[in-house]
Amino acid sequence: MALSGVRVLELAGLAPAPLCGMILADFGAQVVRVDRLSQSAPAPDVQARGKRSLALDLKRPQGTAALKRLCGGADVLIEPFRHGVMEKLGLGPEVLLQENPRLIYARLTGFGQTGKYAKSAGHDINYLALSGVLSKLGRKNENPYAPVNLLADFAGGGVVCAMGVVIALFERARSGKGQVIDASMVEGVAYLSSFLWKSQNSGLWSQPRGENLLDSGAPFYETYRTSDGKFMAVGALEPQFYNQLIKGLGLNLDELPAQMSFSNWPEMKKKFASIFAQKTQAEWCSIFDSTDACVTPVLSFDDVASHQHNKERSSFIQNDQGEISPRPAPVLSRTPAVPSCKRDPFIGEHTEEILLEYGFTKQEIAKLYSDKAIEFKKPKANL
Ligand SMILES: C[C@H](CCC[C@@H](C)[C@H]1CC[C@H]2[C@@H]3[C@H](O)C[C@@H]4C[C@H](O)CC[C@]4(C)[C@H]3C[C@H](O)[C@]12C)C(=O)SCCNC(=O)CCNC(=O)[C@H](O)C(C)(C)COP(=O)(O)OP(=O)(O)OC[C@H]1O[C@@H](n2cnc3c(N)ncnc32)[C@H](O)[C@@H]1OP(=O)(O)O
Repeated sequence: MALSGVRVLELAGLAPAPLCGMILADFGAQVVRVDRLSQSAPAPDVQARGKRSLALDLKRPQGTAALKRLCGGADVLIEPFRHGVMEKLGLGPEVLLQENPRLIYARLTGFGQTGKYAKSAGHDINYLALSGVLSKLGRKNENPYAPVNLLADFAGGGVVCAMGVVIALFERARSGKGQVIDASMVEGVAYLSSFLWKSQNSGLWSQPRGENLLDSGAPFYETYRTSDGKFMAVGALEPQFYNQLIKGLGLNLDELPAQMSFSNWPEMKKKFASIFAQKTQAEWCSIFDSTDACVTPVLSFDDVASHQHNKERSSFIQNDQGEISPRPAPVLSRTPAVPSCKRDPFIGEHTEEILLEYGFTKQEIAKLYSDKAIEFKKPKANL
């Protein structure tokens, strides 16, 4: 796999850092999640595919010393705490990069390492708000709306940080040097929104929120309820595709207002809604599948893996526990990701084997254990 041989230490965090670690593991990196001690098993990290767990107490000097040593043998450290936490532990970048100048020290935070909010708590919705993106999301006359915690936490956070790690690894191959990555989710999600910024003068966003082409203002870029309570998604932007939408709905283009007539959009939405409500989702699929009308079913998590298209591409995978999840993307032709099918690790399940791998002796491990700096947890036989 593309990242095989890359050793990653991921300090356990809430949601974005675990995704970053999982992406790297899916593409072949050896990812060790460093967990706190005495937590309930299984771990709160639900994005642990392909990772192993080492339970290490960073509040004990023996624990911080052990992490320092582990970082000496690692390529990447993913750190998910607010600014100042690692410095307080004596594990800031200056210290760790001095020990290992090849280390890529990825700091994944909401607000970044500097600035007024650097030390403040926050979550996805706060980062999205501060990036300006949240102000663009939501329907007409409604409050801004954050789409789950997908945008800042995962797209602007976990994915952008993983990209930073891969870029830094690429650069390190030339320079031999590691570096610090300051991955702020505010900036990550703002960067993702570059299209919105760069298209501001195009007129695409000249109306208030929820009244524009791509933000649920247009009737031909919308979702519609079907007679069986499901939904269809319509994205018929270009005139040639819009014509096919109109045909599929059984309407006559000549009897309708122009596609881009803003003032007619509310009335057209009502018309489309009443037509979509007359057939089931399956009936609409049989009308629109194999056309260029840009109309697709809104699939539920129950239906998505069995949809013919997704099945044909094996877009969803099943692990040994029967859990279904999306397969890693994108697909690389020679060195594709090979996601692990094993169950997620229990906290501390791999403490001993990881420490041995990183060069600790059995005696040193026993000492760390008696100092209460590490924990081992063996899964029960029936798990
Ligand atoms: C919207 C998402 C969040 C989604 C997550 C939700 C799914 C879950 C969040 C809360 C959960 C619920 C809750 O726990 C209560 C129930 C518990 C029950 O078990 C289950 C049901 C629950 C209802 C449960 C359900 C769900 O799991 C939840 C709802 C996000 O936006 S995630 C993005 C968050 N932001 C970031 O990651 C940015 C960077 N990080 C931060 O800003 C801060 O870390 C953060 C997130 C604000 C948290 O601040 P906190 O004060 O807690 O931590 P830090 O200041 O970073 O410091 C960490 C301290 O921990 C020490 N430490 C770390 N590792 C170790 C170790 N191995 N050993 C010892 N100590 C360690 C570290 O030294 C720091 O100590 P100090 O505070 O003393 O410096």
